[in-house]
Amino acid sequence: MTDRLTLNVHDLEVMVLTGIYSEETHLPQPLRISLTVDLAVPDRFDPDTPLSASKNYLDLKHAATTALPTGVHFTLVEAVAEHICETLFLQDARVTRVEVSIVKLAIAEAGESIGITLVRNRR
Ligand SMILES: Nc1nc2c(c(=O)[nH]1)N=C([C@H](O)[C@@H](O)CO)CN2
Repeated sequence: MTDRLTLNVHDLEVMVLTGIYSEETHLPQPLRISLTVDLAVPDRFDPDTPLSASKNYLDLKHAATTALPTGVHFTLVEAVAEHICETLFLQDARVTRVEVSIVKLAIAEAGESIGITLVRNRR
């Protein structure tokens, strides 16, 4: 079986301008974003292996926060997830797969989680 390294960042709360209804087109709203990124992995991680042999998990946080454009309205949360996937694939050729889950916090009525998960493999 192929070896793989998976990096995770879960439960980032990010304000994003998104939504299909007119009241959602003017003000950013809170999304809970979680990411899983698969990476081609070296043969071995020794005690002195530098970070350059892996990927900084803070790069995932950047893709889901500061790398999202503030002036763009994303009609669907799927498009938010797509932007995050593209950022990660462009950032690092070793990224083979990205999974992004997004929960739209403002629509929960009794603590439920409503949202999407997008999985993209490098093409
Ligand atoms: N698959 C999706 N379904 C829905 C979305 C979405 O982005 N992707 N968005 C909405 C509305 O914006 C809703 O969240 C507002 O209350 C509905 N369904």
